[in-house]
Amino acid sequence: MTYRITVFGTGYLGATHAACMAELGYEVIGVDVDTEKIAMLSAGKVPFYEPDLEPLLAKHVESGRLRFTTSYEEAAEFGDVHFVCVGTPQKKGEYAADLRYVDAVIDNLAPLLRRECLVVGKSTVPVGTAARLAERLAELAPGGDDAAVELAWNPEFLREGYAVQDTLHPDRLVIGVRSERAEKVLRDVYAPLLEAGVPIVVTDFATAELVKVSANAFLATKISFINAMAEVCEATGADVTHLAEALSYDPRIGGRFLQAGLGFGGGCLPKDIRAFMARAGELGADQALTFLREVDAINMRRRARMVDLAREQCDGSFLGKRIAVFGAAFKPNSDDIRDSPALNVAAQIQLQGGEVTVYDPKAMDNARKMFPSLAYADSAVEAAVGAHVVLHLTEWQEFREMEPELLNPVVAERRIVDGRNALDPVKWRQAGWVYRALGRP
Ligand SMILES: NC(=O)C1=CN([C@@H]2O[C@H](COP(=O)(O)OP(=O)(O)OC[C@H]3O[C@@H](n4cnc5c(N)ncnc54)[C@H](O)[C@@H]3O)[C@@H](O)[C@H]2O)C=CC1
Ligand SMILES: O=C(O)[C@H]1O[C@H](OP(=O)(O)OP(=O)(O)OC[C@H]2O[C@@H](n3ccc(=O)[nH]c3=O)[C@H](O)[C@@H]2O)[C@H](O)[C@@H](O)[C@@H]1O
Repeated sequence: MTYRITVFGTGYLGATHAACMAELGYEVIGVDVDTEKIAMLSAGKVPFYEPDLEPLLAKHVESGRLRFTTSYEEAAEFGDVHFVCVGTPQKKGEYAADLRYVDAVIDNLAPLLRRECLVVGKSTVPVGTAARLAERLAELAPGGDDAAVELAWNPEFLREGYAVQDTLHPDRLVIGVRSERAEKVLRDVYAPLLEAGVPIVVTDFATAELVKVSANAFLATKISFINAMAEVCEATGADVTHLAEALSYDPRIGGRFLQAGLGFGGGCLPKDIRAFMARAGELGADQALTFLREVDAINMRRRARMVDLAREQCDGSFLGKRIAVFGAAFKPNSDDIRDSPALNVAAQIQLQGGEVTVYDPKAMDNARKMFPSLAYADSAVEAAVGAHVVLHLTEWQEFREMEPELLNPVVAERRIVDGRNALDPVKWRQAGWVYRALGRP
């Protein structure tokens, strides 16, 4: 059977999922409450930067296989499988996740479900959410003769910047189900991936939810581990990049996610480890996750250390000094600035009196909206004009490959702090620059 698919929430996850489901051959409707977003998507335009997504989305919008709407009624009538991809941000002033958007989808969709269908959660949620939503769905969905409405949980592991690739060629699929029927529907939907050899883990709701947050907790821990080593390297004059390289040859450790620097940011790792701690506390298992507090603290200390290093390069005070910041996105190949370490550092330096000018290849519009008081330049060279120090905070290819000679004529002083350990110190020093980095001499 071929299924008709809907996707609720058309942000970084949902828009990608919708376009990729169309690519797998399904008819798809994407649903969002943001009318501007829906208008753009309906015109085949992606409202954010994600490599490879726009051509894929435009192709399927043009063919009519992929549509977008704000109408829950239209989606409810259309869909056999409804994916829930709305945001689960950190609550203000708390560690816990804000589940109001996920709840709203179920509350608004359930009463409209008059035909057999499967509602599949993809958003990242605290363990126990799926069981609660399943109850809510059963309560609110009209019970007709042929209305068999069920819930499943299918967490997502894609990385921004590689979202299309990761969705079409995932490392694994994880599905939390309560019936053979739900398992069969999801196995059918993902048949093209399963046939290509993607492993699948079929489990219960709670385990499926936990796989997601434990994966992100592990990744965050790996980054904070190497950043803790960077702190020790700084204390002894050792080089964390050599240390990480040496560790990486041990296949039990592996080299990925051992890039020391300014640490992790974004819309997921920071809020997910905090929500995980909050949930463990509610379950009386908070002791199990106390190490995540340290993971978070190590991560936040890197930002403070970056500000200190920058201040040192400004002879002890930012007052009257110009600081060029290269990078605003939380990582390269994305325009996402949620909890961006780069902008956090830029804002702290401005608060301490520095004149900060930011340049990013893709995240300028988002950065301007969120940090309107920072100054922005149209190019790296323009940002560096008159700079007493250049801070390299997001490792875009453009910065990694930059020739220092390009900046030589414009900067006030040749000083650079590499917050991502991604520049070649030899090249910069040979061009007459003072090169400093986190975790290296
Ligand atoms: N961004 C990523 O790389 C990944 C995100 N996730 C998880 O996926 C979820 C979504 O994340 P993002 O896509 O990054 O968030 P996002 O903020 O980019 O997108 C969320 C979308 O949901 C829409 N929305 C809010 N309320 C709605 C409602 N009642 N009905 C329909 N649409 C509604 C918003 O307007 C927005 O467009 C989160 O739980 C996140 O942790 C999981 C894996 C990867
Ligand atoms: O749940 C999510 O939303 C996603 O969160 C992360 O994906 P993402 O946030 O897109 O980006 P990552 O590539 O994981 O990078 C996260 C942060 O860690 C930093 N990082 C990454 C790797 C590293 O070695 N060092 C390091 O500081 C990056 O600069 C970035 O700020 C996970 O990698 C995805 O598997 C997951 O699906």
